[in-house]
Amino acid sequence: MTFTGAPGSTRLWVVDDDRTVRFVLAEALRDAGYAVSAFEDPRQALAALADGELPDLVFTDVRMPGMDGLAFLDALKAKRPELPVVVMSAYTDIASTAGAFRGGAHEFLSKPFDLDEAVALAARALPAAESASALPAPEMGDALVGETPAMRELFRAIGRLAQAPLNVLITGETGTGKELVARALHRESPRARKPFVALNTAAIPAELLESELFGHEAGAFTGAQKRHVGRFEQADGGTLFLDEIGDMPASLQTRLLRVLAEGEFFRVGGRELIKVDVRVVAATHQDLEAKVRDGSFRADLLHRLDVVRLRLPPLRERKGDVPALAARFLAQAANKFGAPAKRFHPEALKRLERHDWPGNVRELENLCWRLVALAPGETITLRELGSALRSEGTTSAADDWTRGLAQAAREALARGDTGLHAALRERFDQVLLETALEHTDGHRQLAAEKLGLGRNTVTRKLGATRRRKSP
Ligand SMILES: Nc1ncnc2c1ncn2[C@@H]1O[C@H](COP(=O)(O)OP(=O)(O)OP(=O)(O)O)[C@@H](O)[C@H]1O
Repeated sequence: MTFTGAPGSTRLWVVDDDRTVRFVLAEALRDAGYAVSAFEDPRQALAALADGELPDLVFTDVRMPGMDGLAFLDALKAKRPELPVVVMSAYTDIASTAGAFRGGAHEFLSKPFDLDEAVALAARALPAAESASALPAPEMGDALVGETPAMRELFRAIGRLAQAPLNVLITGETGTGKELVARALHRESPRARKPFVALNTAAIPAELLESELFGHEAGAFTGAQKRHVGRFEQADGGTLFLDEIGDMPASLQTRLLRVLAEGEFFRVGGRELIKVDVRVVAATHQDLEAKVRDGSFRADLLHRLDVVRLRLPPLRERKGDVPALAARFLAQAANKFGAPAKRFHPEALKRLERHDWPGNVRELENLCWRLVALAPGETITLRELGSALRSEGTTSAADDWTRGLAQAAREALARGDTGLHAALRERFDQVLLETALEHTDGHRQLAAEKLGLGRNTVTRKLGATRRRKSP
């Protein structure tokens, strides 16, 4: 069962023993701005009610192994007679169950149902003042948007996998939503009430990573004044999300492998054996098989993390999701700025669908936020979009090369290379010179002027790179 959502927003419960229905329906309702809790067993829902949690609307299945939907409805109505309930049932069962529910249930939903229909039903069944459109701050931060077959397939996989205590490896280009998927796996799992702890392996200096993961005792190393509880311990009972796992230094890969195999470890400088129960969800945008082949990633660690693999398609392979994602981000941004909601002109929407999205969903999200801040009117025109996309293009190319440089440096450092500065600088010079020469059709003097260098410097640098290239 899961709990998300801001207190005070409209809270919906979904009770169904079918994981897929539970997940897909809960996501659609979250998407519409509701706070949703999902229960696989009606008795869990009744326990939450006894704990003082109050839903505004309940969706329930009829045939469930622990307690049947009719008995559940009776128990609900005994406590909350005014509570609206939507009963979901296989089409063939509707006639037989309808009589039994008469006087109790508000609405029926025959399975299989259309998600839009379910969301519309929720809006109808809720008291008018609480319908989704009237929500002041929709709880939509964590819900995954996606209607394309690829995303629906992914949602079904999340529903199936969430219950299994297996390690999962999420692959996908940067910005495709890997962290959001990891959060959904946690939220839908029996661990949902325990912590979700995220660690970006690439963002932490290698020498600190070990103590970040496993903690340290006071005095374990210079600067360690106090005991520090590591992410593994923080995530006990819950989920540890290891982002950019491909960047983990070799020595730590070995340690992580051991901890995953044994489920226990010592803090850095510690003597006490710490035992934890953690589900690890790892993510990467890199080709880990290639890293295994070139020796920079351990094959046995890959096997342990990669029990199940979820691939997140890049946005260019699911452009059908662009309009819904854009609408979500525009609404979120408007909400945050307290500004009126904006929408794209149909021509601008078409342009969005033509774009290739190298930065994936994150690029679309950033673009929408910028447009909400900058575009004057309520409708974003093709021209406004065009100039925002152009400036996005320059920043992302500029970001890309520095990111690529950082990555090259990281890999070289992890390999133990020395003399990095000279090697990378030479590569930098070479790329710059070749590009300038290409621009000036091979005219050295002109290329030197464009770059702000003397002609001799250009000749010398070219000579150096050519010499190095020839065997
Ligand atoms: N399907 C989706 N629905 C709604 N929002 C999404 C979706 N996918 C991604 N986002 C949003 O896009 C942004 C990037 O997503 P996220 O951080 O999960 O990507 P990532 O693949 O983990 O990126 P990186 O590899 O760079 O860490 C986040 O703000 C996230 O909320």
